[in-house]
Amino acid sequence: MNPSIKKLGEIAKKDTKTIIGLMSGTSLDGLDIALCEIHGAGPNTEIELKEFVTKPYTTENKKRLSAISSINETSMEEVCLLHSWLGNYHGQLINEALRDWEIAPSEVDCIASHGQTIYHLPKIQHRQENMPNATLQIGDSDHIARTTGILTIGDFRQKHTAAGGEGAPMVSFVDRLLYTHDSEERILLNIGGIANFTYLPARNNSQTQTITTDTGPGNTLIDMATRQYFSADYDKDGAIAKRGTVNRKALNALKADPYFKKPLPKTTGPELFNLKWVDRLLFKAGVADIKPEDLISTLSKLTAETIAETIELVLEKEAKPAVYISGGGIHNPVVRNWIDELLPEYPIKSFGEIGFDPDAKEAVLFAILANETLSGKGFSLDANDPDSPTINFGKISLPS
Ligand SMILES: Nc1ncnc2c1ncn2[C@@H]1O[C@H](COP(=O)(O)OP(=O)(O)OP(=O)(O)O)[C@@H](O)[C@H]1O
Ligand SMILES: CC(=O)N[C@H]1[C@@H]2OC[C@@H](O2)[C@@H](O)[C@@H]1O[C@H](C)C(=O)O
Repeated sequence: MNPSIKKLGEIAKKDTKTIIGLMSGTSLDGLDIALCEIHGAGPNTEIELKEFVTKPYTTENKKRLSAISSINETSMEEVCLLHSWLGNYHGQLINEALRDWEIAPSEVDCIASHGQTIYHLPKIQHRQENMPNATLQIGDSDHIARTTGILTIGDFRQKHTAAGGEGAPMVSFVDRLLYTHDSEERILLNIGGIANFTYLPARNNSQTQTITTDTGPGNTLIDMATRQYFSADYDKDGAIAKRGTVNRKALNALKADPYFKKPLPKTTGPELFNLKWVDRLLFKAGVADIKPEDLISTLSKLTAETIAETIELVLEKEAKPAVYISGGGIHNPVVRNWIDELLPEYPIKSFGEIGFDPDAKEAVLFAILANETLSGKGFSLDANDPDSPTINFGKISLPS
């Protein structure tokens, strides 16, 4: 037997594994690295987050990545180059983190890498009847495995599209596995570049179905507008939004986009939600002359209202679930307060109360998906359909 396959088998048999989960999200702020100790698999999975860091991208690297992310026209040369380069770069950032934590690569069983989404194209976006849902992540896992010497599993979204899904949100598989509660109804809301949530009915509630969906923009439009008009990466602590005023006419023009009326579940990305989209709709509505701080305020309100309205759409019922928030948006007090105001009957809490550091949630998600691929039984594609196929996510890259 190939010794690398033998080692893979030995890792898969371990009761407790050390897995590094990686996420590089739409905000392009850097690489989230979560060192996890994962015990068991399936419903018996137990997770301990040992270390977490976001290794920020240099300004130059950020620029290069954002120039090919969600952009309709780029060069094949750049995509080809960055696919290999990013895998290598991520490998170097992991090596750096391991040195900082004084952990030898040999102590890590596996790396679970999301890569960088450079284009996300569900059917609702491309609208070509005979073409599948499609999504593309770069940062090749063979390069990570070679740079670190650690077994790497990557490219998690393809199996989902291959099975008919949109390739996102993947978080629901783990939310269901780890955070379904016996009696508490829960919504796990992540406010990253794009916002999404999973509704988890309590186990004692057999009536209701699990639902998972993107809601629309999270931080992405706020970040883009802050970069454009205030030369800063994001609206730190919502300071600019606080100075501005929401322009209702502009907000209504943005909310009139058909995406917000499309049936659930649905996914999206900055291919749709970008500054060109904002400019076009504001121009059409005759509010293109909006003051920059009012625009930031309006975009923050757009995030809060579309999150709240999508949640309300799903949950037209008496008992209001507890909402546990994760993702960078949790640090924006303006968005946070508006969500509180818009959902007054829902107890709104930090994901930290039932899990771990809310900034680490997506990176940990990929560690758990990898653990399941190695040692579990896989995930049911549709939690609400007992006959739906079981699938395992990710491709395996051996270091040798
Ligand atoms: N102090 C803060 N004030 C306001 N916003 C903040 C603050 N800290 C973080 N953010 C927001 O969080 C963003 C980063 O969030 P996160 O890391 O969850 O995004 P991501 O992982 O790239 O997104 P996605 O989930 O879409 O992949 C920043 O770009 C910024 O918009
Ligand atoms: C295609 C893609 O990269 N989607 C991301 C993005 O960032 C947030 C939201 O849009 C979410 O649907 C997804 O990531 C998380 C980790 C997910 O799949 O659950």
